[in-house]
Amino acid sequence: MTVNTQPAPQRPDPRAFGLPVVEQADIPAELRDLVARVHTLIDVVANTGADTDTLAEAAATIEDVTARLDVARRQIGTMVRRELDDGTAEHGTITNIVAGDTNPAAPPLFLQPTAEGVRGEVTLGTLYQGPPGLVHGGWIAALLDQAVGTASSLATSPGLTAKLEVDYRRPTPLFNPLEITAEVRRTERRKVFVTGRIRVNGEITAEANAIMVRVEIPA
Ligand SMILES: CCCCCCCCCCCCCCCC(=O)SCCNC(=O)CCNC(=O)[C@H](O)C(C)(C)COP(=O)(O)OP(=O)(O)OC[C@H]1O[C@@H](n2cnc3c(N)ncnc32)[C@H](O)[C@@H]1OP(=O)(O)O
Repeated sequence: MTVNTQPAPQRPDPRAFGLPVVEQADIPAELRDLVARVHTLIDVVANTGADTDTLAEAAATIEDVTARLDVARRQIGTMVRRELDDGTAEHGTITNIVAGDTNPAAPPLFLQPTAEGVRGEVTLGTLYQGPPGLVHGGWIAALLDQAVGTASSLATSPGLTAKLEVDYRRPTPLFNPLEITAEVRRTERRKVFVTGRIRVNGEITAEANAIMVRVEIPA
C-alpha cells in the first residue's frame, strides 16, 4: 500500500473549540460489539418476516434495552481521534452517519491516506437500498461527500462541503465491495477542489466533483 509521505499539515485540536475528544483506541470493545450487533439488528428488522407475537416480544425487549442504554449521552459534536496508517491522526464526529465509530446506522466507511488522497472499501447491504439490488443515490452521494471531505481535511484543513456534483455513471450494486477514493485537484484561497470516485471491480460507477470551503480557524 502507498502512503502519503508528505509532512502532515497542522491540524486543529477540536478541544480548542470546546468539543470533547475520544481516542479511537479507548472506545470499549463492548461498545464496538454492541454497535456491530445493533447494525445487524437494524438489517434483520428491516427484512424480517417473523410472526406478530415474536415482533411484539422483540419490541418490548428492545424498549427495555433502550431505556437501560439511554444514560450519560455524549455531547453533540463529540469527536473521535483516529491514528492513520501513515502515522498521522484525524478527527471525525463519533456519530458521523457514514464513518462514525459508535453509529450503528453507519456502514461504516473508514478511509486511509494514500499517495494521491484517501481510499477505503465498504460493502453495503439492503439498509442502503434504493432501486432493487442497488445502492440509494443519496447514499452514493454521502459516501463521496465523506471521501472528498476527508481528502480535503487531510491535505489542507477541515472544511464544509459548499458544492457536491455527482455523476451516476453505472448502477452501484449492493453486496459488492465498493472502492472509494478521493483526491484534491487544486486549492484557491479557502476553496479546495476535490474529486471522488466509487469503483466496483475496477469500473467507476459514480464520480463527484466537490468544492470544500475550509473553516476559518482562529490563531
Ligand atoms: C474544529 C476541528 C474540527 C475537525 C473536523 C474534522 C472533520 C474532517 C472530516 C470531514 C468529513 C466530513 C465530510 C462531510 C462534510 C459535510 O457534510 S459538511 C455539511 C454540508 N455542508 C454545509 O452544511 C455547508 C453549508 N454552507 C456554509 O456553511 C457556507 O456556505 C460555507 C460553505 C461555509 C461558505 O461560507 P463562508 O465561510 O461564509 O465562505 P464565503 O466567504 O461565502 O465563500 C468562500 C469561497 O467559497 C466560495 N463558495 C461558497 N459557497 C459556494 C458554493 N456553493 N459553490 C461554489 N463556491 C462557493 C465563495 O465564492 C468564495 O470563493 P472566493 O471568493 O474565495 O473565490
